[in-house]
Amino acid sequence: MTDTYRITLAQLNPTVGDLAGNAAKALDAWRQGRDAGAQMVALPEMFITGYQTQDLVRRNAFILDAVAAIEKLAADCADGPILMIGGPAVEGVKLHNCYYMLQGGKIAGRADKFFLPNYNVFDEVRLFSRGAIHGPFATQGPRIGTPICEDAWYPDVAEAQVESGAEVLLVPNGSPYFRDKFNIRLNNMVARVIENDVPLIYVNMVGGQDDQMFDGGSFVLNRGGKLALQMPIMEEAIAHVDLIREGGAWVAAEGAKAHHPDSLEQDYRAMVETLRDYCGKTGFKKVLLGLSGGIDSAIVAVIAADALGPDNVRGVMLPSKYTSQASLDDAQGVVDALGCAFDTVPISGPVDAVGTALAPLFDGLAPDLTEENIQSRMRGLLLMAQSNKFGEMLLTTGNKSEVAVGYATIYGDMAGGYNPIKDLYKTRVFDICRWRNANHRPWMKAPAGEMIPVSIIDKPPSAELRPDQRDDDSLPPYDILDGILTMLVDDESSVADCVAAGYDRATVKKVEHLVYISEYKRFQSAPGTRLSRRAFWLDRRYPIVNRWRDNG
Ligand SMILES: Nc1ncnc2c1ncn2[C@@H]1O[C@H](COP(=O)(O)OP(=O)(O)OC[C@H]2O[C@@H]([n+]3cccc(C(=O)O)c3)[C@H](O)[C@@H]2O)[C@@H](O)[C@H]1O
Ligand SMILES: Nc1ncnc2c1ncn2[C@@H]1O[C@H](COP(=O)(O)OP(=O)(O)OP(=O)(O)O)[C@@H](O)[C@H]1O
Ligand SMILES: NC(=O)CC[C@H](N)C(=O)O
Repeated sequence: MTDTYRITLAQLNPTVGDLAGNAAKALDAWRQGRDAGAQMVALPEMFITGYQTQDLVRRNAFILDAVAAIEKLAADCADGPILMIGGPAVEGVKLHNCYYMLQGGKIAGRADKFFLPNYNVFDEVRLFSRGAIHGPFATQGPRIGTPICEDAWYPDVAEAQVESGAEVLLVPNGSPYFRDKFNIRLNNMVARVIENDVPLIYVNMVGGQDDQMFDGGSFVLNRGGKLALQMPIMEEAIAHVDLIREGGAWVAAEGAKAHHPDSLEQDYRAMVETLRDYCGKTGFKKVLLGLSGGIDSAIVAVIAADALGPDNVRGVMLPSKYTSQASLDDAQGVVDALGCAFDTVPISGPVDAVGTALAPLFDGLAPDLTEENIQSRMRGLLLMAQSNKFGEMLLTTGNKSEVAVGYATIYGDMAGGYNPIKDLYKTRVFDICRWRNANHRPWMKAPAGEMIPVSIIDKPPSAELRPDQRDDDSLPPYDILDGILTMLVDDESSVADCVAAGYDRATVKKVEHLVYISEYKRFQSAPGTRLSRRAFWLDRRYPIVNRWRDNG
C-alpha cells in the first residue's frame, strides 16, 4: 500500500471505428503517465471504439475487433501503470458498455454500465444490456469505484460501490455538449461526493462526432464537493492528479483549474471544432460555400476559416438579376477580411436556360415560387458541380429559425454536407457575429478583427429571390419567431403557453403549422452542430406525416 497515488487523466479525441488509431492515442497517454510516475492512466467511456457508435457496435465483427484491440493494448502496457479504458464486451448474448482495467499484460477486470441513457441523443437501451453493479477495483493505492457516465447521474451505483469499499470514484464519460451543460454535470457529481464522502474524478471525452461535440472539461472534486482540478473545454489535454492518504481518507492534491469561457464562446467553439473534426475524420481538407453577402453565409465562412484555415475555404458568389451591389460588396468584404479564395459564377444564363426548357410546359402559367426556387436550385447545382470537381465539401448555411419553419429550398440552398449553424437561432447568429468580430483565440485559424462587415449585421435579412424581398415578408420578425420557436421546440410548450407568454395566437398557430409541415425538409437536410438539448435530428424525432395540431 502506498500513501500517494498518481492518476493521469487523458481527455482525448477518438475517432469512431478507428480502433488502431484510438489504441495508439491510449498508448501514447499511458506512456505520458508512466513517464510522469503515474500508477494509473484513465481514458473516457468507449474510448477504444469512439463514441457514439450507434448501431456499429451491434456488429459482431466490430465487437471482436474492439476487444482484440483492448487485449493488444493490455499487452503493450504490460510493464507500468494500470490503464483504464472504455469499450464493449459480450457476456453470453448480452452486449455491455464497459470500463476495462488493463494490468500486468492482460485484462485484469471490467465494470459494466448499469444505467443506460435512453433519451435525447442516447439510445443505449437499443444497443446494450444493463450490467450488474461492479465492486471497486483494488489497486496499490485507493480502492476505486467506476460508475460509467450515466451511472453517476443517479445515487445508486456510486453508493453501492462505496458501500462495498470504494475510497475514490473514477467516472469515465462520453458526455456531449449542450449550452450550459457543465454546471449540470458538476451539480450531479457534487451530489455523489456529498452522499458518499469520497473524492470523484470525472474524465470526459473531447472532439466532434457527426452532430455532437464532446466538450471535455474533466475535473476532480474533493470531499465536501470542493473543486481540486479543472481541465480545459473542447481541446485534448492530459493532467495528473495526486491522491494522498490523510488520516485514513484520500484527498486529491490541488491542481490547475482551466478557465471555462461563456456560452457564446462555447457555442462558437463547438461549431468550429465539430466542423474541423467532421472534415478531418471524413477526409475533407477543403470546403466551399455560396457567399451571398448575407449574415448566415458570412458566419459559416468565418467558422470554416477558423476551423480549417482561410486557405482551405472558398466562397462563391452566384449573382442573379436580383443581387444588389451591396450584396456583392458585402460578400467581397468577408473574403477580403478572411483572406480566402473567392469566385463568381453568375446564374442568369443557366436560370434562363431552365426557363426556356420548361416554357412549353409552363406556358400560360404566372411566375411564382417555382421560378424563385429554380434560382436557389441552380446555385445548389453549380456549387455541387464544383464540390465534385475540386473535392471540396459544400457547406450549407440555414440557421435554426429557418430549419425549424422550412424557410429554405429543398435541393437548392439546402444542398450540402454539413451545417455548423443548424442549431443556432437567427437572433443568436447576430450575437455570435458580434462576439467573433470582437474576440480572437489561439484555436481560431482565421485572422483577428472584424471578419463580418457591420453592414452585413445591420441590414434586414433577405433571400434576394425577387425584387425587394425581405425575410419578414414571409415570417414574423426574428425576435418574435425565435421566441415562439424556443417555446414550441426547445421547451416543448403548448400553444396556450405561448399565448400566455404574450404571443399572438394566430402567429403561434402559423409557426406551429410551419414546424410540422417542414419535417420532410429536415429529414433530408445536412447534419449540423448540436448546441442545445433540442437540436433537430436525434433530440427531437417527429413523424413526417402528422395531422395533429395543438388546439389548446
Ligand atoms: N411532406 C412532404 N413530403 C415530401 N415533399 C413535400 C412534402 N410537402 C411538400 N413537399 C414538396 O416540397 C416542395 C416545396 O418545397 P420547396 O421546393 O423547398 O419550396 P417552398 O418551401 O415552397 O419554398 C422555399 C421557401 O424557402 C424560402 N427561402 C428562404 C431563404 C433562402 C432561400 C433560398 O432558396 O436561397 C429560400 C423561400 O422564400 C420560400 O419561402 C413542393 O414542390 C412539394 O412537392
Ligand atoms: N447570390 C448568392 N450567391 C451565392 N450564394 C447564395 C446567393 N444567394 C443565396 N446563396 C446561398 O443560399 C443561402 C441561403 O440564402 P439566405 O438568403 O437564406 O442566407 P444569407 O444570404 O446567408 O443570409 P440572410 O438570410 O441574412 O440574407 C446563402 O447562405 C448562400 O449560401
Ligand atoms: N454516455 C452517457 O452515459 C451520457 C449520459 C450523461 N447523462 C451525459 O450526457 O453526460
